[in-house]
Amino acid sequence: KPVTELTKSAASSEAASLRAQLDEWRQEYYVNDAPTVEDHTYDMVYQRLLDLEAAFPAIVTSDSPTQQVGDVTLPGFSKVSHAVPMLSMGDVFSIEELSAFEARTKQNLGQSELDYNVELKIDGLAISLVYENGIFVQGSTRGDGNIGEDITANLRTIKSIPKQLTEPLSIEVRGECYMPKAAFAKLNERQEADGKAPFANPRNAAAGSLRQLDPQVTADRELATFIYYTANFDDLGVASQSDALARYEELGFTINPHYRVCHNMDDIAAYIDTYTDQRETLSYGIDGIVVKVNSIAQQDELGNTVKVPRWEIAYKFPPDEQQTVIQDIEWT
Ligand SMILES: NC(=O)c1cnc(OC2CCCC2)nc1N
Repeated sequence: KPVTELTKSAASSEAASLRAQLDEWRQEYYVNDAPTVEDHTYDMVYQRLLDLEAAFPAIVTSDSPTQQVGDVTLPGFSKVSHAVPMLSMGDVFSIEELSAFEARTKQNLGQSELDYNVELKIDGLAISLVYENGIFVQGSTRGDGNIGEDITANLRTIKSIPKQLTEPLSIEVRGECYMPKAAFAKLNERQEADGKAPFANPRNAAAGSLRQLDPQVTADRELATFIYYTANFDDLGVASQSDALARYEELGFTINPHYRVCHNMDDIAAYIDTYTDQRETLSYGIDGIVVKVNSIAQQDELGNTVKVPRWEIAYKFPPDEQQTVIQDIEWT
């Protein structure tokens, strides 16, 4: 039923059962790296909870999934507290919602025109990398956004993560760690040959491979990274997200080359069409595109909500039929 037709108590009890369901799915996804439902299913139930809580603010609970960033930290890893919280992203599922994001952002900034940096949304897991005087000293998972797992030893085995930068900067960068599709296929063949359960998709395989206590296991998994963020823009000497990506590459990081500065929603829609078509040809999984206000000064002006930046949004692709087919195959 539309939330507007519900009584507060009906909304409250529906929200409670949705939270229980989402918590069960989060445990599977973030702790076991073995979800039993498609991302799309999770997203839709999550969106329903957001709608209920928006219609009845009094029913929001502090432990609601809507009030916290996803991942859970595993025992066995030492903890890292992130100097700047690692936020997740708000999601939209249509161009109309994307246009609403644009209107809201223009209004917040009092601007009639805005430049965006549009990027592929890599389907991996967020990592943080800390460098002191250009030397890689610590790497971690996002965790709950404030506290993550120290996976430095595992990250040292990944070729695309530089041990030393081309400049002696002390900086923290963030990006996505992912498993290329070819490595994923090979890994599941090996899993099958060893009589082990296959991984559901490359994202879970990457998460399972990174959150290993034995770095040698990680080393064998052929993981890769794309860097896309830093909390210390002042150290980079850049004024926009697109310039920041070029700087990350100069420093020795791998960035995803398919980013594009867009000046309006038509440009963004064209980008979405392009990569909706090209999605299957990419050597890694993507589950949408990310639209960011390009100017760092404007990002700072917009700030963040309790959980997500106001200056960016993730447009999620509809569920990947091909992926669903893979899920249905009986893995003997
Ligand atoms: N999965 C991705 O490809 C991706 C994820 N996150 C971001 O941006 C961060 C910056 C601050 C909060 C989100 N960009 C991306 N391209």
